Amino acid sequence: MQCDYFDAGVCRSCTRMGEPYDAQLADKDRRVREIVGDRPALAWSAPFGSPESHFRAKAKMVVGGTPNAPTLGILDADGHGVDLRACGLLGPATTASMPVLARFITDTGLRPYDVPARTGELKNIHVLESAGGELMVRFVLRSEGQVGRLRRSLPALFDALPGLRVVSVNLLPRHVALPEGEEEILLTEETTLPMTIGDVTLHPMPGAFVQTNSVVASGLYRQAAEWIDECDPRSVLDLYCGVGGFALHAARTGRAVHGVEVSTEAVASARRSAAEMGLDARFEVGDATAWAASLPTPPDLVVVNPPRRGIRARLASWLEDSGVGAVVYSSCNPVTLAADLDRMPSLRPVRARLFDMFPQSDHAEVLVLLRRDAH
Ligand SMILES: C[S@@+](CC[C@H](N)C(=O)[O-])C[C@H]1O[C@@H](n2cnc3c(N)ncnc32)[C@H](O)[C@@H]1O
Repeated sequence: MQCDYFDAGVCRSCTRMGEPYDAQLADKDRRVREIVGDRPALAWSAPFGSPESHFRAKAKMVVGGTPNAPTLGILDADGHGVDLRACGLLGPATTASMPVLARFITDTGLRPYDVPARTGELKNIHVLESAGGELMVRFVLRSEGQVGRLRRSLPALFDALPGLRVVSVNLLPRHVALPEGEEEILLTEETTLPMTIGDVTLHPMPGAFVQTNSVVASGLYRQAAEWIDECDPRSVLDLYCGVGGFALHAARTGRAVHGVEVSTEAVASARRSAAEMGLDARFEVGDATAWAASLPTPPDLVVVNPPRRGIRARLASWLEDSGVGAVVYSSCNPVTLAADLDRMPSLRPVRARLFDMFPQSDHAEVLVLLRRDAH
């Protein structure tokens, strides 16, 4: 893939830009296997590839410039906006929304936040896109002051973006380089963006985590479901379940599944999907490790899909000692994955596969099936 921003040195986020995709994928697969290391019983499947461009379901654009000439992209080293609205990674509906959103900023007179001067209101715009091209748009603002103005201008935005379904404001009052703050104000009656991924329809609300690449996430959830079916557990616990992608796939054959997740929004989203699909999947807000440790009897199989830090020592030793028969571990960081595998010697990695969620970069998603030694 070729990128003008990369060639001009304006954005270097995609560290593998310009390299043929097949070579990238083969190299990533080799590096991931090396990091995970020698595991005697482990069989690797061929990597699951991605479209090399326009694969991102979510875009987090930093807003800079002025109301008349806003930039949507990143900030340079001095804190000034760099426009990346034609980034080739963005999904097609997100790309089409960029000029409309820029125009909306101009028409409403929303002042982009100026980092060096600490003035202005609009910090970031997040866009989430479903496979059908529907959109959720979140305006990250410094304060509530402009919410009324935004609300009044919404009909024009809906006219200009027919696929628009959910709009919210997220408040980030502090002067920090974060994508979002804690308070969310919904501006639409619709609260979720339905996203069909794999064999389920997820219902993310603003703020809930969704996998970056819907094509690859579909492959990931289906692969996990296939391995879970092979193990044929009576009970499944999905830790770090988010909006429920793994849990809902595991439950679709009538199996009892329990999901645990720290985000209230994600749990509400997962419950909505389970109710809509009539599945026996229950979801609770809680800390993954504390939840597991409080269980009177261990489930037959546990799915873990933690943030980059991995599951760490406490949860790994609970899995090791609990008698859980199998673990499906989906990791976005092979280094912490390898460390966690070392902490669970009785649970032997037997299958693994790279899912290329993040083409053009060195980031990797790896799915591993671990089974308890029989003796
Ligand atoms: C990589 S995402 C995975 C989400 C989900 N499995 C999916 O496929 O979309 C990690 C999730 O872990 C959640 N999380 C972070 N720390 C947690 C904790 N201590 N206990 C439970 N969930 C946590 C995050 O809110 C996020 O939804």
